[in-house]
Amino acid sequence: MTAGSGQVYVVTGGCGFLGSHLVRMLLEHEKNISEIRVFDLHLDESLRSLSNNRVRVRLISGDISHLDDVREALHGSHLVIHTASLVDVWGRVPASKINEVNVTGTENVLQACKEEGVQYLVYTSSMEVVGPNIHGDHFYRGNEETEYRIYHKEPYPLSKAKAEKLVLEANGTKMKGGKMLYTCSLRPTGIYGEGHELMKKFHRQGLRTGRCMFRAIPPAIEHGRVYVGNVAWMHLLAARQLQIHPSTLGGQVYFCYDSSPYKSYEDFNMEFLSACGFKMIGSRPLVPYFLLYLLALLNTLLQWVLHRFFIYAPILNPYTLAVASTTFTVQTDKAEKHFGYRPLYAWEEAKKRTITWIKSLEVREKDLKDVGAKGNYCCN
Ligand SMILES: NC(=O)C1=CN([C@@H]2O[C@H](COP(=O)(O)OP(=O)(O)OC[C@H]3O[C@@H](n4cnc5c(N)ncnc54)[C@H](O)[C@@H]3O)[C@@H](O)[C@H]2O)C=CC1
Ligand SMILES: C[C@@H](CO)CCC[C@@H](C)[C@H]1CC[C@H]2[C@@H]3[C@H](O)CC4=CC(=O)CC[C@]4(C)[C@H]3CC[C@]12C
Repeated sequence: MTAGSGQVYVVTGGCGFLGSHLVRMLLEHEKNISEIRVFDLHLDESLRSLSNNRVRVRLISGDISHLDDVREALHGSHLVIHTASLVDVWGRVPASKINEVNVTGTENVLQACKEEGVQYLVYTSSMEVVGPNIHGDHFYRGNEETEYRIYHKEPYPLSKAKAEKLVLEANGTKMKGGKMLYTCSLRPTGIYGEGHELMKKFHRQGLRTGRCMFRAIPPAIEHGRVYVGNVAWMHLLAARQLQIHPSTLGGQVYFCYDSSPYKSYEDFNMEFLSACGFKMIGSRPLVPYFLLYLLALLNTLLQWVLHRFFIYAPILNPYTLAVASTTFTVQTDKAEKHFGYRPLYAWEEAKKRTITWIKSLEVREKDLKDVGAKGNYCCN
């Protein structure tokens, strides 16, 4: 296929953790495309060099909450994978901003699809549109049909739920020229893998405490996790099959899953960190839940007191504690049944890749320290 004869895909948020894996996945495994438009507020110029003689990677700087930016990016495209989002459960950004990006941004993508005649939209939703809720209702090995007491108060899950509803309701919309808009929504559980910012934070925290991690969550609390490469693979397959079987995938939601083991959030992270010399202190939580909750409340108070001076957004707050302390795991094969999804990466491969990446962080940290030390020496 010569460049230019294939389809044009748009990946919103394509410079992010999932987005950048998705761009690479499309380049490697999607033969029907000639251009990938990477639409993002913060461009990663390194993605531009991924262009090859078959597929052009075109970086487009823009704000998803500005309709004109989105309309321009989608003009002449064939399909949109919409992953752009403000992923914040720590109070880093105001609720209004989260809503502006995650809900208004999604409205803009849908509006632009209709105006530009883009027929296919795959939306990156989240497990959070379901739960866990803050009442501690466990979601144990659930699927897309499992009844659950959904209760949202936090801006992020609220925004993802509103956006997903808009996307699903838009499925089947008639567009100019008699074309139809087809949409589907993918719900990843906690994504891990190369480039995961939160893992970097846990790693840095552990380095500061002599590679010791202190258990805070009971080991019996399972949290669903899925490798970023498999999430990207599922998006690619959903995008491909939505075009071939729109009546099957259109208007559907799919949890993203693979063979990653069911473990507590902390124990799952230790699958990687223990290979880097870290150890978990305590076979059960070192402090009682009420003390953790008081600490979480104190963090919220400090965030409020300090917010005029700087953004204090520690990992632990009442919401993240509630989520971490409530089982949420999925067991489903809906994506396999509907569009033949099977994980591209087995657990052992996903684990190996993630460990290799974490070890590369250590090399980088050491190099920075060495440069710092040399730098200090030179300045003495
Ligand atoms: N990280 C996780 O564990 C999970 C993430 N998700 C979803 O996956 C998607 C990707 O998440 P991550 O890769 O983790 O986040 P990320 O923060 O690494 O990537 C999001 C991207 O969106 C871009 N973006 C933010 N605001 C924008 C705006 N106004 N205009 C244009 N681009 C904008 C950011 O620059 C970033 O590149 C999101 O939709 C998120 O809700 C779902 C489940 C779990
Ligand atoms: C109590 C702490 C001591 O170690 C552990 C804190 C862990 C939490 C920061 C994480 C536990 C569960 C995570 C969330 C979950 O994976 C679902 C998510 C889906 C998304 O769409 C975005 C991220 C997140 C909300 C994720 C955020 C971090 C946790 C709360």
